[in-house]
Amino acid sequence: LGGGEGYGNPSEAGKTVETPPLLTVTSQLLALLAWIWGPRGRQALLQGTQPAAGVQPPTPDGPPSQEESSSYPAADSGEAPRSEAQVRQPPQLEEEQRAWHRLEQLILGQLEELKLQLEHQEEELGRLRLGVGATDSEKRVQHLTLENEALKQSLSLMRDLLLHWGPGPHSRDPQVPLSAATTQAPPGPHAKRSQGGCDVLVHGPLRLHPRPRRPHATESCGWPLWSVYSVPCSALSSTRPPAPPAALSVLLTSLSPQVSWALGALAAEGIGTQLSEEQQEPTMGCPGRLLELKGNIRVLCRLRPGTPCGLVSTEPGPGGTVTTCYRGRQRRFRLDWVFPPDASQEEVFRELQPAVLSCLRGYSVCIFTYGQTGTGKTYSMEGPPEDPGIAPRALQSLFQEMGAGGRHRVTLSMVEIYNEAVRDLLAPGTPQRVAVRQGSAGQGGIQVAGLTHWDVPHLETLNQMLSLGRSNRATAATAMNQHSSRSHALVTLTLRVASLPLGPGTAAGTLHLVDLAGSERAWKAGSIGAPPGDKDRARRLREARTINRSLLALGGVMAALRARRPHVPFRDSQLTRLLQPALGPGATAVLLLQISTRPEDLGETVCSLKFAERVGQVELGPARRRRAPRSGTPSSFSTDTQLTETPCTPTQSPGSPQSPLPDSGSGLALAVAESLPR
Ligand SMILES: Nc1ncnc2c1ncn2[C@@H]1O[C@H](COP(=O)(O)OP(=O)(O)OP(=O)(O)O)[C@@H](O)[C@H]1O
Repeated sequence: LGGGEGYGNPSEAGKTVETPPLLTVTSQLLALLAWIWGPRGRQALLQGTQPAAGVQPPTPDGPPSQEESSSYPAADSGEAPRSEAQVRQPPQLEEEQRAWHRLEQLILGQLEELKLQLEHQEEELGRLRLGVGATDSEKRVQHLTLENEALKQSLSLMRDLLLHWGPGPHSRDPQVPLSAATTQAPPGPHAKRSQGGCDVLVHGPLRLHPRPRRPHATESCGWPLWSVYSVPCSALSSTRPPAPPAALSVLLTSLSPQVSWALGALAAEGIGTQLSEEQQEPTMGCPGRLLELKGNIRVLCRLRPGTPCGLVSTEPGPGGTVTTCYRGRQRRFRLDWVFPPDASQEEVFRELQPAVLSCLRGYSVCIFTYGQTGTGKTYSMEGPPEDPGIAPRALQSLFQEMGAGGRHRVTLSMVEIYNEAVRDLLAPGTPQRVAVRQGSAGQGGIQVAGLTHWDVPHLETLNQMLSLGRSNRATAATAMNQHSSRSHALVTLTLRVASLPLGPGTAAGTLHLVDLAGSERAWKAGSIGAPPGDKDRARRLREARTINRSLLALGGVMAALRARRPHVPFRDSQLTRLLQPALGPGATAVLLLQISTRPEDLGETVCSLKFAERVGQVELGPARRRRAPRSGTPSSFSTDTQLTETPCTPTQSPGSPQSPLPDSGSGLALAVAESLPR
């Protein structure tokens, strides 16, 4: 009821303030109520008459003034209201009734006005939602749905037009329904094909059957453009069709932009004109498009197998929910996908595969596992050799997609953050501590001095490198997990098209695979049976504290991103600093939340779900493809040096501490480094 103050807009300050109708109606209703609850109102109600004697109804201009009210006789004045009403003269009564009637009409009119205003505001809200209020993904879905509908309509109209007015002896009789014509078409590959939910008719002279062409992303998106593309130019420019009647001419005119668009696309494809790189769809389906449709932050949730507990229930699948009952309060969390405890590694990866493959087109994708310690983050990310998790499957899928052509160049780096120290897990020799510095915006805001990047040409080598990195990672037995990861591990894969001359324009996709250390209650982490003061116990406590602090910083970053604050506190921890390029504008992030269903873990489960809920509300803006920087360095965890062309050769940034030479080190790191093909 702000009284049209203009909400601080100075341009509105001088305007005459109009009383909002809601305020007017409310004041009148309040006056009415005041009167009803007053002595005269009560009396009138008892008598069953409308206006009480001697009472002026509230005027349309508002409730009676203080003086007017006080001039009315009070209830305890000793007068008998009944007798007063009885002695009132009929003309006076009529006058009052008329006044009440006028007021009633006025209120009804104002209510009507209010209703209209509400409708208007709802419309406005709808417009605003389309403009700014909805989430990025909602807007894209709305936009694409509209686009799709328009295309469907134009497609079906065009198809009908062609069937009615197209040349050749097989032109369909306008009276024959489309379905009948479809069944009359000759059998075999020229008869009918169903694609993207849309049938394409084949007519001999029209040659409406699709010619072989490279698969288009829209096919797997279910976009019905396939058939539009398959209309040959000659069919539309043919001189054969008889002149369409006036109504169809109008229709054709209205469709002409879409027709020329379709012909343009067809020409670009048929004549061999190259679409610009931005226009090109992915060669392996439509992971980029799909990704945009699904939203650039997605939150999936996987339940750890274990004793089922009545306090956590789920509705698995897409848009699934997890319902918790904690401290007598029931909460329902909706996520983009919920995997039940018996979900296989393959099922989980299937949902992530489009994101992974979009890296080949230059998108920056970050997949991170989050959750309480012991809930299966490492199991999901790495998995046992007999049942590999996301990372090995992602690498396999990428290499499979890249094929044997050697068009792509893959660069790998791996770091861990242990007690806020960043260590290079793939440095030749023993893991080296590296320094994280502020970098330019082109480097994603950070620079990791001394980080080793490896050119990895084969999947086998890549897997070897990863197991080397994994074995270098800090783990320890805790009360919650026998092999608890005590650090956050970040694997970064940069993919560039190598067969083209390197330089600007070469798509540089990045895949970050982040296995976060588990959040844990400090008292749980420390209780490993060791006496207080024990070194191990103190170490576990310290690790738990730094892990929790960095996860808290991650929460702070997510909150700032969600609220679109101008300052995002990426510098609050090493974890958030390193994740800055992965959570920057245009990136795609998938959070895999791992939760436990054990009753004793319920508090942590609820905390994790709340975190996931907040992450799900973050918007990173539409996914953007990246191009390799001129220097050819990876787009994340950047160094200033050029990558060497030698496969599997480490490259280090300037200013890095001197790494031990391969032959001066010892242990597993050296063994694997030496075994790498050169
Ligand atoms: N879906 C699953 N199927 C079978 N076993 C699982 C599953 N999830 C987790 N586990 C088992 O649970 C144990 C703990 O898992 P894991 O080490 O992956 O947890 P974590 O969340 O990474 O813990 P931390 O944060 O302490 O490193 C392991 O023995 C793992 O094999």
